[in-house]
Amino acid sequence: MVKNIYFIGLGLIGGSLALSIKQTNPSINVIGFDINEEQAMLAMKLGAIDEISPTLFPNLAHVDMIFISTPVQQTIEIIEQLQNIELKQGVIITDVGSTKAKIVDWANKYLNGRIKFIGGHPMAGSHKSGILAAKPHLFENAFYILTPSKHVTTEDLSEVKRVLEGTKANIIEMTPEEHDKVTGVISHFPHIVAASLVSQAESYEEHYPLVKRLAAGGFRDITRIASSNPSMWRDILLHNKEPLLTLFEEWMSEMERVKQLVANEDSEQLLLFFEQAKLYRDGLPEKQKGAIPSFYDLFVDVPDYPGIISEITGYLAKEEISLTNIRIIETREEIYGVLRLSFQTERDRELAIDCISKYSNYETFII
Ligand SMILES: NC(=O)c1ccc[n+]([C@@H]2O[C@H](COP(=O)([O-])OP(=O)(O)OC[C@H]3O[C@@H](n4cnc5c(N)ncnc54)[C@H](O)[C@@H]3O)[C@@H](O)[C@H]2O)c1
Ligand SMILES: O=C(O)C(=O)C[C@]1(C(=O)O)C=C[C@@H](O)C=C1
Repeated sequence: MVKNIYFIGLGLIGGSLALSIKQTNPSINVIGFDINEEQAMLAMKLGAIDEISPTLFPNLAHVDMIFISTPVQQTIEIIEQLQNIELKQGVIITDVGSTKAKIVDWANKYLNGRIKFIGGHPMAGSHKSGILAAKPHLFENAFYILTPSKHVTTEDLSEVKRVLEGTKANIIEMTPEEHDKVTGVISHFPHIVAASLVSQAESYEEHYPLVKRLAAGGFRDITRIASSNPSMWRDILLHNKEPLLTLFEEWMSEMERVKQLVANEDSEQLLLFFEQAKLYRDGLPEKQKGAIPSFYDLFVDVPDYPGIISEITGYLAKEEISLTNIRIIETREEIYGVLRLSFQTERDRELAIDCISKYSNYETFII
């Protein structure tokens, strides 16, 4: 039975995991350390941890499980240092890093079977960082990938799964190499593309100053992740070099192919290009967070007057319903409501429907 857990790194992911563990297992004692003291203090105030550790390696002789939830480069440095630290016999160490092969290699090299290391990666997150963005339900319905090393037993795996039960994530196992190829294509490479689209738009600004103001729906949707933490993504790219180099080759030859289709005005093949992409994109699981976090959207048909947003958010605040996003849809042609509210869970959306009908006559729609 796990009684004491130690979290190193109390930001978005560490904070969210600690919150969910405390919520479902209040009797587990959670100790936390963050190099940024303010984060640790906030984690304590928010109830994510029971104790703040004043140092990276306090007395860990009673700790049953350690979560390393720092950026990937710091994670391997911490693993290296752990080899000289006295730990409880049978302790399980896991991490949450977005890359796995290098981290697991490091664990094999420095912990050398002396310590059970289980690589981990919850496949949900945000472009926001820090404990203030953490939520106990962040990983609900998301995939949570584990990459156990050969020294790990099924009992050790079950122990980690038990601790993570409250996340309501869908836990799956993969090899680190398989993990890095898959996340390369659906997470790491898209972050590169998003950042490069933003740079391209920025380079147009000198001659077309309207670029910024015209960058609306589509551009914002595809580039949201370009607002993610730059140093975190630099390190993810450096860790996942080989799979990414292959993806660059594949992407560039695909871009070359599409470029030729445009140059040759090949309307049939261009149509096929978009049709195939639409077919695959439309078939992605919607209510599952997976690699693409799903949001429960609600459309509200509201009159277009100043103050309407604060009116609606005011109703939701009265009932303590939390929103993840709010947006005015500028076309009324096909979408009934002009206001799009996004919620993290289906339950929040249901509560919002009841709430809006309680305080107003505005119609709500789910599309
Ligand atoms: N952001 C996402 O969407 C996401 C999703 C899944 C996994 N991850 C992975 O989770 C990890 C953490 O990411 P995050 O989004 O929570 O970042 P974050 O910036 O919100 O949190 C990281 C925390 O680690 C702390 N930290 C840094 N170096 C430290 C050290 N040496 N000792 C102790 N604390 C240290 C920072 O002060 C910060 O509070 C990363 O490895 C990332 O790849 C991120
Ligand atoms: O939603 C986002 O902002 C994310 O980037 C989350 C995201 C992803 O690429 O899907 C980012 C990194 C992770 O390792 C896992 C999830």
